Amino acid sequence: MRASLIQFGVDPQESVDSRRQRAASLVREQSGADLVVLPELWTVGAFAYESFAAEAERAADGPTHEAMSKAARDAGVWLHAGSIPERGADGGLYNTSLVFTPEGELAATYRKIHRFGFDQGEAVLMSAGADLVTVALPGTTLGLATCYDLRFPELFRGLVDAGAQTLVIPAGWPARRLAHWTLLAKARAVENQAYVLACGTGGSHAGVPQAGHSIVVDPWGEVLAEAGEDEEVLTVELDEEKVAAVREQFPALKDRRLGLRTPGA
Ligand SMILES: O=C(O)CCC(=O)C(=O)O
Repeated sequence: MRASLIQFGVDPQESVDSRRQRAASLVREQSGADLVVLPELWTVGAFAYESFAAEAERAADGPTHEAMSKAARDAGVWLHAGSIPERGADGGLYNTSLVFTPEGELAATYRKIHRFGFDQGEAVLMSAGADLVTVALPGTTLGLATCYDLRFPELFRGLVDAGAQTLVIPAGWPARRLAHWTLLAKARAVENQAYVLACGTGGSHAGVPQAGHSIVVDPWGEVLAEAGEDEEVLTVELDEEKVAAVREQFPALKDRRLGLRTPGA
């Protein structure tokens, strides 16, 4: 299975419409891939808080849905179209990922569960998702997470328990914590014996320089590919048998001890 991660460069001077068109052309160029991945909030920039409400769209029929559905169909690829600021039917704003089939159908949406910013930014502007999401592709099952979610291992264990073999993490990760990004991506791959496809942005959002360094880690923890800081497409071959092989050869997941006693309980 061939996967292409589009580390999209978010330039504050570029309009949202132009970003959509450019992302769609980049997806079309990946027609030899089986799966294409875009990063978090690439239409606006993950730190452009003032644009979240202004550029919010519906997941099922907004302009990004339309452009990405067509791009997936034209390229004939599964497309994890990264995330958009979504205006939910309940009126709330969500950081929502969209996954399309090669026919351009919306296969899944995932609303980011852990909002970033502590008591500011996304954490106050957006509502939190509550549902784990997996997507069955021919040859692998994707488990979906977004950026700050990478810091919460229990989310990934939940995805693995739900059958995930390939963990896909679109992000807009700040450059100053690049060391955490790389370390956590490797840790999530090793502890879950799963592929990690972590796709970030290049450039700078609202004055926050982006880490880039999109990374693909295999279920044994080997880095298969890693990008630099600027816009770049990473293309890697994933061995569909490798997750099962690693889990069988080194069956650590079977040794989990659930329900441990807490002190004093
Ligand atoms: O956890 C981090 O260091 C960065 C998270 C982040 O930037 C985000 O979730 O948008």
